[in-house]
Amino acid sequence: MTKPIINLEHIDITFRQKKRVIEAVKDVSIAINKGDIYGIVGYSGAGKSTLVRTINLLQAPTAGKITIGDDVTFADGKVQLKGAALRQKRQKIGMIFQHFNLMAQKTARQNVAFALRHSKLSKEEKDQKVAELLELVGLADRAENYPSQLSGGQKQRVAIARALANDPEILISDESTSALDPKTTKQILALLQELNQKLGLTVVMITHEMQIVKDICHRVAVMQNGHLIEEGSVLDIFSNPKEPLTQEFIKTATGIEDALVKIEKQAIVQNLPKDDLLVQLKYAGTSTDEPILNQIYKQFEVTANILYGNIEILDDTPVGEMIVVLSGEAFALAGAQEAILAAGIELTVLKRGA
Ligand SMILES: Nc1ncnc2c1ncn2[C@@H]1O[C@H](COP(=O)(O)OP(=O)(O)OP(=O)(O)O)[C@@H](O)[C@H]1O
Repeated sequence: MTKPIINLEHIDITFRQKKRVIEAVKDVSIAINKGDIYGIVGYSGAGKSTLVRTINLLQAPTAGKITIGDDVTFADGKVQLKGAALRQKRQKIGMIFQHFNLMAQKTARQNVAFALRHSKLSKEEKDQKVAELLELVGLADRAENYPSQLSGGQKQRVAIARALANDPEILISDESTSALDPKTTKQILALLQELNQKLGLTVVMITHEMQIVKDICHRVAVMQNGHLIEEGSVLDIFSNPKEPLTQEFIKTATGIEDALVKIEKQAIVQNLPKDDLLVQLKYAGTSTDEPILNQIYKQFEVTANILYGNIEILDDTPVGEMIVVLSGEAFALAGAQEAILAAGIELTVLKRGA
């Protein structure tokens, strides 16, 4: 097994305010492998930001153990690195935020250069490095612009360049696309994916949007009320979500929820003929290639009227969902359902014709 670059073990984070005790994170363990894009999803207040702030020790846990790379950074109730060692470790962890956090009085170039103020590089090397970073994020021609002269997407690119200034191994993105429109969001996600592949950067993505997880993450953890409730590869989580909250998040990302509302209003579904079945089919991987609907027609003379279909490619694996009306003789319908299940396809009967 590969050794994780980030290992959070049994992390508790409790805030005490006068009479109130807020348990923001409760016994969360997460291991993130080098080179992964790892999503952490959950609604506002679930504890995502508080948890990831422990990775660079902006937030010390109340209890638990943190290992970053080869170093234990937190254990036995205290931070294990001091002074220069802690600063160095923090420099290897870049962070970007929803509201960019750029300095308004400094140009794009100066904002990036600011991150190199403690670097040992010479003035020329720093200038060169800043130019390379702006080039890397596609902003070479905007170096002398102030944040107010840049679009949201461009501001986030400056923030990404700044976060990469000290050659971090880890980049934490805390809702970095939440303030951007859908097209700009896609562009920033594509940039993060490119940096992940080109630089081998490990990316931790906090988000409340499952669509983002689906687009670029390899693994995902779902948080609710301070707990980690489900964790796994994006393929596993999307093809077989176990917890109700995970299922809810996934529905918003696949569009099936909206489709179902529309489908239920269609005449064919409202007046479903006797014995006909309205079914939802879900498949992942090889079963997608099975011409199963063809097979049930040939074998059982059961026809399938496709009302909705959606196929996603997750981690190179097709994952699909369909809503179909199956029509045929009662005994043939039973056989067709068995054949579908035997092909490894999940089948849920949504309605039976009465
Ligand atoms: N410094 C603090 N003092 C007291 N309570 C805090 C502090 N920081 C966070 N909390 C509380 O911890 C809980 C988790 O907050 P957190 O910001 O981690 O959630 P989140 O999932 O990241 O949500 P959001 O996306 O809205 O930031 C919340 O109830 C929040 O009010």
